[in-house]
Amino acid sequence: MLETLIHNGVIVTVDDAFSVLPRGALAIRDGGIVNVWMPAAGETLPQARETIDAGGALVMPGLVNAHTHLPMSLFRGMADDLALHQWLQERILPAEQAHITPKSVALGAELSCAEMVLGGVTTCCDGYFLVDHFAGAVARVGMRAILGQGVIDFPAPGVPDPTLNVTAAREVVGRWQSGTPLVQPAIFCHAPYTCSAATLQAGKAAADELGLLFQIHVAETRQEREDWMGRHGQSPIAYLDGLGVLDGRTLLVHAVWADAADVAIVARTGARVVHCPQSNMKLAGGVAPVPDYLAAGVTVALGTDGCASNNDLSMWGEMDSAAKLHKVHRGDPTVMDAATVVGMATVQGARALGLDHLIGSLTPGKRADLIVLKTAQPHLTPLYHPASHLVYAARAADVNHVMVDGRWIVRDQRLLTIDLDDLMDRANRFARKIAVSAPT
Ligand SMILES: CSC[C@H]1O[C@@H](n2cnc3c(O)ncnc32)[C@H](O)[C@@H]1O
Ligand SMILES: [Zn+2]
Repeated sequence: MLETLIHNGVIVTVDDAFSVLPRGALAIRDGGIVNVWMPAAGETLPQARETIDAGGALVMPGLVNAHTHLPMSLFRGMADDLALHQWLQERILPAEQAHITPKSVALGAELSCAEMVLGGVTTCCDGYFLVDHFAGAVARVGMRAILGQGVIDFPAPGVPDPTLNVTAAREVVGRWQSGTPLVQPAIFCHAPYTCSAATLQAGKAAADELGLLFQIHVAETRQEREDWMGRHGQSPIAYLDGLGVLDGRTLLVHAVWADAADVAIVARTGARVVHCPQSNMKLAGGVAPVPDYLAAGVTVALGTDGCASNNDLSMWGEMDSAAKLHKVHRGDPTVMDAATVVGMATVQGARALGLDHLIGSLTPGKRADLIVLKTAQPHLTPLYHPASHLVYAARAADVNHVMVDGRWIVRDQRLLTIDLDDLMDRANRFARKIAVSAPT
């Protein structure tokens, strides 16, 4: 017997092509998708424990937010309108030194996950410190996640001795207990300018031995690139290539200041790129050469970055920004069409994380990570092209139901897994402590 049958939906599979099944049906058993089809007129639908008439709503794969810093929701709106260097060195790192604890990371992560799942994100890929202290909170909310333990050559929360940073990351992975296979660890070396060559190679070696994803911020600002050219005579991406840390299990976050040679390196090594357009705009980092990466065959995912540089975790805003930013930058409205951008937020995101055998499209054999959007609303009426609405008109508040691994975690816009009011109370109480010590 099927667990769930959804029918009469506009099903956007985001499979090989951008396929749409108007009045389509989707069947779920044991948490997996077993069939996606267009029932013939008068066809008798299979029995299921739960049958949902989508009533013409859009049904699509859950969104993949490929770059977050979950605990940073507690710093939302604390340090706006600054360039990256000042934002990080003068505001964010001191706030992290003062306020990041095992308890606060769990609180911030839970808040971020709640925001994301209510907005249709079913998978995220994170990088922060003390990740083992918030894996349980992520699991409680019910989403799928890869949590990269941060590695940096400075004292960091939970790792006061930087000489032990990679050792500590290995220990975090060794004692990993998220309580669910949906939440897995990774290694996140912060950036080439905060990790020595030895740290980067040791971090990548640990990730390889443990079979994990290796993540890094790179080439985020013009200053980073210019400093690197001055100090090393090569770009940050060429430098990482020289260290041998680029391959198909490496996620390059931002990769904004990349020339044609850098794009060719990324394509040759198979490293993946996470594009964070809103964070790059807000911190005035620059515009990543995403059309060039795509033309070179690089897998490009989309991410929001953390809440202190965005300042929300909406992949709808991120899709809209990604589509428009490159059009104005290139002076060409045909670049980054809507279907391409939906792909980046779903199947390409899954591919970047090495999860495309499991998620990213509504394909029989994959896990049932999906969302249902409420389309009977003025701003989504009429509906000609689903991709257009998903990128240029839909927003997080349109997400009605969310399923992860066959389990509903949001129904009728209500989060089923945790007490949201209690969570927001706890976050507000925490913020009162921050407000007295942080500059505004
Ligand atoms: C190990 S990653 C966590 C570390 O990264 C900081 N961070 C957040 N966003 C950015 C960014 O866009 N560039 C560089 N560093 C960033 C965060 O505050 C943590 O300290
Ligand atoms: Zn980041």
